[in-house]
Amino acid sequence: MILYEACFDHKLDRSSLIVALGGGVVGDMSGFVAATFMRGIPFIQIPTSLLAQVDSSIGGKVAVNHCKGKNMIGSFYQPIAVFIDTETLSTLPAIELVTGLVEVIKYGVIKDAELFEYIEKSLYDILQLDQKALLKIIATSCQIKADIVAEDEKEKHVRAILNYGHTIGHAIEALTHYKKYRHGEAVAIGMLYAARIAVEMGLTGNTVFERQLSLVKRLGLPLSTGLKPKDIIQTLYLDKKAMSGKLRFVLPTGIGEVIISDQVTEEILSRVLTSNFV
Ligand SMILES: O=C(O)C(=O)C[C@@H](O)[C@H](O)[C@H](O)COP(=O)(O)O
Repeated sequence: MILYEACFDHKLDRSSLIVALGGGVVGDMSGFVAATFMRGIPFIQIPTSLLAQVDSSIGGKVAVNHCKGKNMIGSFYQPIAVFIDTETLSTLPAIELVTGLVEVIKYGVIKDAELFEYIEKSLYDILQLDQKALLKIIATSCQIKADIVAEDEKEKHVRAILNYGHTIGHAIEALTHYKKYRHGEAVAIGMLYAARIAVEMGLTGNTVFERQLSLVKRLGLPLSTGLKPKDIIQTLYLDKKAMSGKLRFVLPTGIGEVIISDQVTEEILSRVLTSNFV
């Protein structure tokens, strides 16, 4: 409510402009306030974290978390502009760079095998903030997301693939009260589980899982949560992709291609969620 009070205090009206200068949370919250104050006032995104530059500042999803689920209170509300300056990454804590890179890896799995291979080969340069490497991964990520959102802004079909790793990732975040895992840490674990589910279902070979596991290990990200599989499964039914009580997962059929499946059974989930990745 503090942000709405600020809108009143600064006498904002529908000709005003909200500037979201910051990371993913700043962008999501500012966008949600812009979407709802006076039923909508203009806003722009100036993302300063890698996660925000490659993902959350693009596509118009704005939301806040609820104790029952991630991003459960929100809207689709497009910024009038997004300004990305990679110089802002020079002061980004290393862990935030690493966790933002998980979303870039996601784009590689869902759409772009060449991007995935580039990350595998250029990980050192990326983590050293080599400008050429950053520009490549950010521009490629933004283009992939913009193309998908242009085709399906309100996530009626193909946009759901952008949620790869988020089905279980969001459950992990909600079950740990958004305090224990950064978004990218939870999504990385979610991607590994999704890849393992795909292998279990015969949708792809183990290499697709192993290559993602190798990158997650090289990034030093957590590989386990200690959460009970039954608690994760129960939380999955609040996922926004679920329909008529059926879970829907984004599953890889290869590096660079995924499907959306409602055929993942609780039996497969229990088996995969009890497995470990070490
Ligand atoms: O923009 C999208 O669509 C995505 O799914 C991108 C995700 O990486 C992002 O974290 C998004 O906020 C999650 O969407 P949600 O609808 O599951 O909250």
